[in-house]
Amino acid sequence: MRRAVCPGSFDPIHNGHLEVIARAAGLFDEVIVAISTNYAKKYRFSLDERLEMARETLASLKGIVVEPVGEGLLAEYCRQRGVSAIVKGLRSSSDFDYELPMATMNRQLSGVETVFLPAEAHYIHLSSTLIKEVAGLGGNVSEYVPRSVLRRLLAGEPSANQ
Ligand SMILES: O=C(O)c1ccc2[nH]nc(Br)c2c1
Repeated sequence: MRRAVCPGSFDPIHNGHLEVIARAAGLFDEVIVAISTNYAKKYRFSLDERLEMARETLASLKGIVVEPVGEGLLAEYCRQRGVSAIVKGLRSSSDFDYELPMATMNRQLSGVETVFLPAEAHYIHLSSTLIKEVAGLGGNVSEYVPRSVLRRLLAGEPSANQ
């Protein structure tokens, strides 16, 4: 069983994430979408909402599980869950510059490899932050997020932070 993890805060998950996750599911037997919460950060959506949105949008894909991941080391989480690779989407060279040191550290800490997948060109500009900003100003983000996410973005009210 070759297991991979796609880590992130997914606040919210968007079509760029989904595209990378779907490709990862084609490369590994199982993909864990590991949703993180850093208690020093403020999130638009609660952890439960982020888990729910990811589970709803990924329900039709085989071999994908969505679960929360604690604040500890990702390398330790990978060791405990028998994960052999971390899968990350890359949108730019700055993504690569940011990810490379962590990939090297994770391999040195627990032998876990990091697989970089170039993001689909159509989504290369996307980030959860930009989507929230545009939606908050009344912009149409319907082609960038699944319906279940759009519904929650349009509901407007920020939810409890956790
Ligand atoms: O939404 C983000 O913040 C974010 C970050 C990093 C990312 N890499 N590849 C993708 Br698609 C991507 C999206």
